This record gives sequence, C-alpha cells and structure tokens, in this order.
Amino acid sequence: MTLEAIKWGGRKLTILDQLLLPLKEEYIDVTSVEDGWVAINKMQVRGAPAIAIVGCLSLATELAHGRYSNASEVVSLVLQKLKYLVTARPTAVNMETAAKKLTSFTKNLKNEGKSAEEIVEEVIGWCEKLLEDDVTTNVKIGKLGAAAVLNHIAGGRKARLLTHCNTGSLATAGYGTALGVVRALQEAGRLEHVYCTETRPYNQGSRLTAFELVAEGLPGTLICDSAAAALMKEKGIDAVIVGVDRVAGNWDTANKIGTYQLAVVAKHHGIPFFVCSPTTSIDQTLSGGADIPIEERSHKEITDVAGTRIAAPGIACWNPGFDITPADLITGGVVTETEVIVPPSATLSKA
Ligand SMILES: CSC[C@H]1O[C@H](OP(=O)(O)O)[C@H](O)[C@@H]1O
Repeated sequence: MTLEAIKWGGRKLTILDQLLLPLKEEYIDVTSVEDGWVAINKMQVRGAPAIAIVGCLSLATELAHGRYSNASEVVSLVLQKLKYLVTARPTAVNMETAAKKLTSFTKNLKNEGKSAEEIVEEVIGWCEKLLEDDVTTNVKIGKLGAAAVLNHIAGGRKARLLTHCNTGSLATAGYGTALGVVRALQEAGRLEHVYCTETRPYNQGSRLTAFELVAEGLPGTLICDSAAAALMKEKGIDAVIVGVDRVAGNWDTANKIGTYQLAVVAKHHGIPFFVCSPTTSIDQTLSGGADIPIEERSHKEITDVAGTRIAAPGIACWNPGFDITPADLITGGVVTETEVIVPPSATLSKA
C-alpha cells in the first residue's frame, strides 16, 4: 500500500494535512489558489514535486468552478495565479518550472484562437497530467537508482542505506524519489535495511519517512541527525540517498538542511552519495549552487517542540531550511528518470 497525500477526483482537490502526521490522518479541502498557496507555505503539503502538483491542481479546481466571459480573461487569470503560487516557497524549483511551462501552454491556446471554455478544459487537463506523470517519473527513478546503488555492492548482497528528510509518497504524487529507490530495492529483494534521520527541525524523517516505512512494512530504523557519522562508521552503510529541491546547471544541489554534512561524511567514509532528481527539479538557468535561493524558516521550529518552548529565552537563531551540496560530493550520481549522471568533479575515494 502507498500513502496518498494528494487526492484529485470530480475536479476537487483534497490533501493529507502533513502538519498533523503521524498522530492524525486528516484530509483538508483545497478549493482555490489561495488555499493552495497557504497549504504549501504552511507545509501542510511539502516536498518539491508535491508542491508543484498541489499548486497547479489548486488552480485547476478554481478554474473549474469559475465563470469567464472571454479567452483573455482566463489567460490573464491563469498567468497571475501562477506568478502568485511561485512565491509560496522559494527553494524547490518545481512550482516555478511548472508555472513557466503552463504559462507558455496557456498563451499558445489563446494564440490558436481557443474559447474561454476550451482553455479552461485544456489547462485543467495539463494540471491533471502533472499528477499522473509524477508517479511514472518516480518509478523510473526508483529502477535506475536501485541499479546504480547495486553497482556499488559486490556479490549480490542486500543494500544498507541512509536517507534524509522525506522523499516518499508524501512528498510526491506517489512512490517517491529517494524513497522510491528504497522501494524498488525492496521490490527486487535487495534491501537489507534503511536508516532515516529524524531531520530536525521540522522532523520530516521521524514524522513522515518513519510513518511511511512503518505503514509499508519496509525494514527501517530512525536515528538522530547527529548519529549519522557514527552510523556510517559502524553499520556498513552502502549508500546515502536523498531527494532534491533544486539542482543547478553544474550539479550543485539544494536539499533539506543537513544534506551537505551527510555528503561530507559519506565522502570521508568512501560511501557513494546519490541525489534523486526528476528532470523538473533541474534548473539550467543557474550556473551554480550559490545562486539557489535558500528559504529561512521560523525560529519557532528550533526553539519550540510541539508548541512548547525548550530553548533558552533570548537566544538568537538561524534556521535555513536547505543547504547546498557541491557537485564534487555527489559521488554516486544524480539519478533522474532518464539517466544517472556522475558530476565530472565527483570522485569516490576514502579521505
Ligand atoms: C522529493 S522532494 C523532497 C524534498 O522535500 C524537502 O523539503 P521540504 O520538506 O521542506 O519541502 C526536502 O528537501 C526533500 O528532499
């Protein structure tokens, strides 16, 4: 069974409220672009592919339930709403990529002389396809990533992995990216164990990945973020595998805060480090990781636990949501739905 974080049926959108997991499984209605923006910004839905899908489907449901007098009205509404959705969270590029593609798709429809009703229908269809295509993309990433991991394991042994943050069914339309690779290894009978970090401060690992591992019967163990180096030294980890929020043209990669230190430690231990990236997360407009905008999140995520302040009053905080892993540390490669690319600067050898 895979968890369904995004439900689309009868032109209505409901999403699993990830702020309540794992204690409550509750779906909320998203009836407008404003609802979609808030759900993304508050992280009721999160994960780069899921952000784009929910953003676009929030537009689809709003369009489906509106009335328009002419094609120009629909087109300018679509363009304006897409610009707004891109502002909900800055680091993951997927919403921006989808907005660029849908903007030019919509403009073309008008140039072809389509009516308001036809444009509405085609835009809705485009958004629905984004949802459908994501699962297919993830399954391909899973297969390619599993084969790439197994290439580093001699003698038909099963894989022992470490993953960070949540990249599974909850972060995508289903199956997942890095967690899709874990799933593919399990399906092939080649997964021995997967360790997941708790992923402070939002705890995507302990709240979401652990929830998915338990729900799907995958052999998993939760560790503190600070146990990662000891784990690599003592538990015979074969590969570290993570998702991405944005990959720059030179393969520098933005992902959840803490990813960079895992890549440094993996390199020290001679463990291949993989990032799983749908091609929609690759931003060729940026030449390097320094150009990727990093989201800073509320200090409350560090100072408070479950609504109760635990940090010393008066302390200053710094809470970047993401960090940049330089291309030379991505020694296993960037796994997309079409290929595995090892950045030319990445070499796997023990420090
Ligand atoms: C499959 S993308 C998952 C991606 O989402 C994370 O960020 P957030 O939970 O803040 O949306 C993260 O960096 C993951 O790798």
